[in-house]
Amino acid sequence: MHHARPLDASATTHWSDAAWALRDRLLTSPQFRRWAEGFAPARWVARRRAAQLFDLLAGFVYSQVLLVCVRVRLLELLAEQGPQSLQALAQQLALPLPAAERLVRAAVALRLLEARPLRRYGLGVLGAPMVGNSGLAAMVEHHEALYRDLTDPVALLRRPDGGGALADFWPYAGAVEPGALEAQDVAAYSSLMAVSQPLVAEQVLQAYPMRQHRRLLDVGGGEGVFACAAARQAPQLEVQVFDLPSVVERAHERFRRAGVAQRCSVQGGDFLSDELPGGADLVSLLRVVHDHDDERVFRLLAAVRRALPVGGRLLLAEPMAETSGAEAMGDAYFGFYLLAMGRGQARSEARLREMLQASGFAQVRRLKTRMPLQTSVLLATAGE
Ligand SMILES: C[S@@+](CC[C@H](N)C(=O)[O-])C[C@H]1O[C@@H](n2cnc3c(N)ncnc32)[C@H](O)[C@@H]1O
Repeated sequence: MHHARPLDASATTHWSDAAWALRDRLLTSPQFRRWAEGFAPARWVARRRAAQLFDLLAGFVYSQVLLVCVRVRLLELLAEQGPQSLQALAQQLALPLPAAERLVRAAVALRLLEARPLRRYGLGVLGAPMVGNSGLAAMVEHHEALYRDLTDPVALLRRPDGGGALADFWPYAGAVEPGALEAQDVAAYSSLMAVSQPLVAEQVLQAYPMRQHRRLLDVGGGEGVFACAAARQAPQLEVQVFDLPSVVERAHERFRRAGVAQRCSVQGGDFLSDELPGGADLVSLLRVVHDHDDERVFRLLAAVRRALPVGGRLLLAEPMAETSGAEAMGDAYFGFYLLAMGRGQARSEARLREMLQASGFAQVRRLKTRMPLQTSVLLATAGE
């Protein structure tokens, strides 16, 4: 793994090998499995492991059930009209009754829906939070491109330098000159980022209110959703968004509608080759660093450091690898997502700290976020 210590190629054995080999023999042995299933104290572990393994096998199917619910707007329908019978749902979704029943039963089993009295169905505990959350729905929809690339995951791992449906969706990842991307190249990903950014903005602004800052530079700030939220939270704050020219173009109208156009501005450019504008005492990088490999991240962090005065702050917010309780999100989900995108990796807090410190930042602190699965935040101070 990129952030693990380099493997010592000369070391081929370790004192603990025999113990691990014994454990592997036990867990792979059918006799041991039968014994564990039959022995009450071990049975719950065996059952839990079997269920976890089954979920790994079936995960794609569950994702597709969620996709159907989003596509036919089943959750919205139940939120608007309240619990419905199968017949009513079949009619409204234009599905044959047996198909509607199959979908509803699957969604109930996945807790997206719930059975209600009088043989009706309502929102389940996992379906209810999806309602009205266009960011989540758009995220679900765009996975179609990822799943196309994952049809042959071995080929994806062997693919030398990207190219695929998800790489087309995120053209800056593979572009030699990202600054030259045009409006039609960035429209799809930029809208997805704009609808999903409120979720991230909320987490970051809760973790770090910006009242003590004068000027924020949001690098890779997209269409300015975070800029608007920050400006609304901190009435003294001026905000500048730096992003590719064809992306920041899309921010002006948003600033005007949010009533923050007086304090918010944009600058278009390529953060890998252009200097970042100076004058800010706070820079933010939201969901930006994980898109790039180390060499580019070091270039970006150096540009951020040059743009800040000594003592200026950097907020780095994104989902991080090795997040406690969400380990699969970092190394499994983002590991393969970013592989399909063609560039980047989810990094652990420890690895990001190292990179920040090597780039002239000191006092790196992790700020508490309410939903670390979705966003973790590091706050760093520009050193001498
Ligand atoms: C994953 S999006 C995140 C957008 C936003 N910060 C958010 O959280 O919604 C990454 C952003 O970085 C921008 N970006 C990528 N490469 C860039 C580059 N070389 N120069 C400037 N912006 C770049 C993209 O246009 C995009 O808006």
